[in-house]
Amino acid sequence: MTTILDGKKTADALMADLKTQVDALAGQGVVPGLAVVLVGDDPASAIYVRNKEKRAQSLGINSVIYHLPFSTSEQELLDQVNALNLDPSIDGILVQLPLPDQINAQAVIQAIDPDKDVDGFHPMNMGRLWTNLPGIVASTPYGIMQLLAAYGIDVAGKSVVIVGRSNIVGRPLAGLMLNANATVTIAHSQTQDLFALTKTADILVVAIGQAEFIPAAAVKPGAVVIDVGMDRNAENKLVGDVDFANVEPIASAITPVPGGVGPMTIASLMIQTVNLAKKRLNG
Ligand SMILES: Nc1nc2c(c(=O)[nH]1)N[C@@H](CN(C=O)c1ccc(C(=O)N[C@@H](CCC(=O)O)C(=O)O)cc1)CN2
Ligand SMILES: [Mg+2]
Repeated sequence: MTTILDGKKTADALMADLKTQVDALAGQGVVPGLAVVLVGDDPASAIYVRNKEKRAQSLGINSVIYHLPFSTSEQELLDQVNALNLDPSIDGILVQLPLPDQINAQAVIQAIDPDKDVDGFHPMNMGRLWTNLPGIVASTPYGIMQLLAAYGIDVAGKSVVIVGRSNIVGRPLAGLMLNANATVTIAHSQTQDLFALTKTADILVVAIGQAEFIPAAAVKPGAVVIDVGMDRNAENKLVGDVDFANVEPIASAITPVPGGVGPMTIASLMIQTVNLAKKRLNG
C-alpha cells in the first residue's frame, strides 16, 4: 500500500497547533505581523497571496498586503522594503516571486532585513542554513521536511536525489536534508543519465516545472516521492512533475498535486512568522 502524503491534512493539523501559540502571544501583547508585497497582476501569484492572507487571518496573524502596479521600479520596491524593515509591528517580510523584468529580484531579496526575511531567501539565511546555524528557511523546503516528519519518514542515512537547483526549493532543501544527515545529490538540466540517477534515490524530490516528467521507470520501487511541480498538462489539468498515475503504485509514499507540497508551503510560512514574533517577544 502506498502512503499518500496528504499536505492539506498535515498543514491543517499544524495550523491548529499554531493557533494556540498565536493566542498565547496575543495574551502577552504580541500580534505576529506579516507583510506580503505583490508587484503586478500575475493571476497565480494573486491566488497564492490571497491564500497566505486567508491562512494568516484565520490564525490571528496581522497580514498586510502591499499590492504595487506592474510598472513599479526597482527603487520604488526597495523603498517599500526599507519602510517595512523599519516597521516594528512587522515580523516577517516577503516579496512574492516572480517579479516584473525591470526589477532585479536578488537586489530586492538582499534589501530585506535578514531577521525579517520570512522566505529565507536572503544570502545571510542561505549561509546560515549551509553552515547548519539557526535561521529562517525557505517555506517549501521547510514544508517538505515537516511533511516527511509528520509521516515518520526519517531521512538520516537515506540517499536523497533532488531534481532542480532553484534558490526557492532545490538548494535550500539540499541544505536541510544534509543537516538531517541524508546523503544528498542535486540533479539539474545538465545532469547526464538523469533517470539512472533518480532510480538510485530512496527519497526523490522533483522541482523542475515540467508536467509529468518523471516516469515510473525513473523511480526505485519503494522510494518516497516528493513532487514540488505545479504544471498544466495537455488537458489543462493541474499536475506535478511526476507521472503520478504510474509512479504511485511502485512508490512507498508520494505527494499528490494538488494537496501535497503546496499547502505545506503556506503552513511553513505561518510557522516561521510566528517564530519571528516569538523572537520579538523573547529576544
Ligand atoms: N516569495 C515567494 N514567492 C514564491 C514562493 C515562495 O515561497 N515565496 N513559492 C511559489 C508560490 N507559492 C507561494 O508563494 C505557492 C505556490 C503554490 C501553493 C499551493 O498551495 N498550491 C496548491 C495548488 C494551487 C492551485 O490549485 O493552483 C497545491 O499544491 O495543492 C502554495 C504556495 C512561487 N513564488
Ligand atoms: Mg501540492
